[in-house]
Amino acid sequence: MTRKIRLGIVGMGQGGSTVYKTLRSVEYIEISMVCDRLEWTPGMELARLDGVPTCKSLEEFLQVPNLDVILEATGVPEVQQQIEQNKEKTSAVIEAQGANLMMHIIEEKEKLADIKRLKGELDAILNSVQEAIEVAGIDGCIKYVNPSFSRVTSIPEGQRIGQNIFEVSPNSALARSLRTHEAVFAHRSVVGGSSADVISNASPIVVEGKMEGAVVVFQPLTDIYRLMEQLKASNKVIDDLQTRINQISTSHYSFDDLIGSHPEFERALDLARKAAKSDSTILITGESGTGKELFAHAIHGSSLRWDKPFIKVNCAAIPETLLESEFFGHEKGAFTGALKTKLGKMELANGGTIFLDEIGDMNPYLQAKLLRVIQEMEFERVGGAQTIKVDVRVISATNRNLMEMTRRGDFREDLYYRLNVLELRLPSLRKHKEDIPAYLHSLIVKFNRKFGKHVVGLTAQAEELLMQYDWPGNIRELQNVVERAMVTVEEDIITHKHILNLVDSQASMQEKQVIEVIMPIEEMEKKMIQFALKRYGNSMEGKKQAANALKISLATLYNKLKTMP
Ligand SMILES: Nc1ncnc2c1ncn2[C@@H]1O[C@H](COP(=O)(O)OP(=O)(O)OP(=O)(O)O)[C@@H](O)[C@H]1O
Repeated sequence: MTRKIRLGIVGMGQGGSTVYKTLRSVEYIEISMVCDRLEWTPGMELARLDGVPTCKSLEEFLQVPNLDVILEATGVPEVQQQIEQNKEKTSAVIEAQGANLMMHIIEEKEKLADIKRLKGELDAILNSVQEAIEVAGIDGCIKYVNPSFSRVTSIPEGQRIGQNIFEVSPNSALARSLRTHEAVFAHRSVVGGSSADVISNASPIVVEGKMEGAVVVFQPLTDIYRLMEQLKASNKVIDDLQTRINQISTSHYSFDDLIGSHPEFERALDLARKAAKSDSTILITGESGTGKELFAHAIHGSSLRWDKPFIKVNCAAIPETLLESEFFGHEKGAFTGALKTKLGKMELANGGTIFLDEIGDMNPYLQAKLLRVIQEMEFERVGGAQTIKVDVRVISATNRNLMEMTRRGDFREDLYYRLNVLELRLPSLRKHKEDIPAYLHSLIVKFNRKFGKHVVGLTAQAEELLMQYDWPGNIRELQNVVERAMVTVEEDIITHKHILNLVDSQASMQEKQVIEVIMPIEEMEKKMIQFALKRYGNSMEGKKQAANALKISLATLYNKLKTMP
C-alpha cells in the first residue's frame, strides 16, 4: 500500500473549508493539521468533529513533521512568507488558486474512477446477454461487438472491429439506422460475412444532441423459432387442460334440492332414489322445464359415481356434422380443422355418468353408434383405429314421445329399449299445482339472496293467480315469473299487479291473434316461430320452450331459424 499524502491547511475561512470538505474524503490524502487564528470558524468546527488536529498559531502548525503539502488558503502575503521560510524542505506549498486546480484534478480523477466502474458493469452485461450487439461510429466504422455477436455469426471480434458496416453489411439495420438517423425495428437480414439470418432492432447513439453512431441488437431466427415452438407446445398443454376443465363438471345437486310432495311427483322421486343405487340406464321423460336435468344430476350425485364426472350432451344443440366427434372425440387430422386430438364426451365421462339431453333429436347414424357403445362400452375416436373401452352410466332425457317416434321409424326401436331400462316420468306442473306454494317459498328465498331484497311472500290474490295459470313452461316458467316479479317489486310482498302481465289470462288472450288474412304457409310458419320466440325469449331455454310449444324438435327450430332473415 502506498503511503498517504500528508496535508496541512492554513486558513479555514470559506476557501479553506471548501477545500477541506472535498479533500477529507479522498482516500489517499491524510489531513494532518488545520490552522486558523480564529478558533471557532465553521471549518475548524468541522475538522474537530472529524477528529482532525487543529491549531490557532502558525508556529504550532509549522511544527507538524513530514507534511507533503501545505495548502495556504489565507491569501495573506505575510503568512505565505512565514510558511516559505519555516517549512520543511520536503513540503510543497500550494496557494489558494493552486488548491482550486488541485481540487479540479481530484474531481476529474473521481469521475474517471466512476466511469471505469460503469464500464466494468456494462462489460459484464454486454458479455452475458444472449442477443448479439454491434456498435458503429457515424462513419460506419465498427467499434464494438459483444461475445454473442461472434456466437451467432461465427465472425471473431478481431475480424469485425475496424471494418466498415456500409461495406460489410450495407443492408443491415445498423447501416440503415446510420443512414436515416432513425431507429429500425424488426428488420430481417443476413449478417454480411456470415450466413446468420437474423431479426434486428437498431437505434442511433446520440450524445448531447449529436448523433455519434448507432447500435444494433439482433437474434438469430433459429433462436426465435425455437422459442416459438416452446411457446406453441406450452399453449397446447394449456388448451388441452382448458378443454378438459370446460368439459368436465361434477354434479352439484342432490335429491334434497328437489321440491315437491304431490303423490305423482313423490312416485318419480322414489323411483329415482332407487335407480341411483343401481347402475342401470335411465330414460327421463316429461315436458320441458319439469326438472329432467335436475333429476339426472340428483341421481348421479347420489350414486356410487358421485365423485366422477357428470357430462351433459345436448343432442339437439350440436350441429349434426360435429355430433360424432363431440361424442367419441377425434384424432389429430381426422378431418379439416381437427388440429389436435380431442377427447369426446364419452371418454370424458369415463367412470361417471353421461346425460344425453334431447335424445329424441339424435340423428339415426349416431343412434346406431350409440347403441353399440351402450351395449359394449367401447368405441373408436373419429379417424382413429384404436378401440377405447369405457365404463359410463347413461341417463337420457326427452320431452318427445319416443315410443311414438319408434313407431313412425324416427327413432331406433332397439336403442329405445336400451335407453328405457328404467323410465322416470316427470309430471307437468299443472298436474301437481299443490306443490306451487313450496316452490314459491324456495324461489323467494333464492331471489332475495340474489337481488338483496327482503320479500316475505305473496298476497293471497297473487298466489291464487299463479295457482290458476296453466304453466306450459312448467317449473322453469314459474321460476322466470317469480324472478321477474322480484326484480320489479319494491315492497316486501308480491301482489297480483307484479305478476298480472306475466301470467294472467288476459295477456294470453292478447297473444292469441286472430288470423284474418290468407297468407302463404311458409310465411305463417315464420310468424308462428317469431311469435313463439317473443313469448319464450331467445335464450337456449326460451328456444327449447318455443320448440316444445310449436311441437317441433329443437334441431328443427334451429334449422328453420337458419333460413329466416
Ligand atoms: N322439483 C324441483 N324442485 C326445484 N326446482 C326444480 C324442480 N324441477 C325443476 N326445477 C328447476 O326448474 C328449472 C328447469 O329444470 P330442468 O332444466 O331440470 O328441466 P328439464 O326438464 O331438463 O327442461 P328441458 O327439457 O327444457 O331441458 C331448473 O332451474 C331447475 O332447477
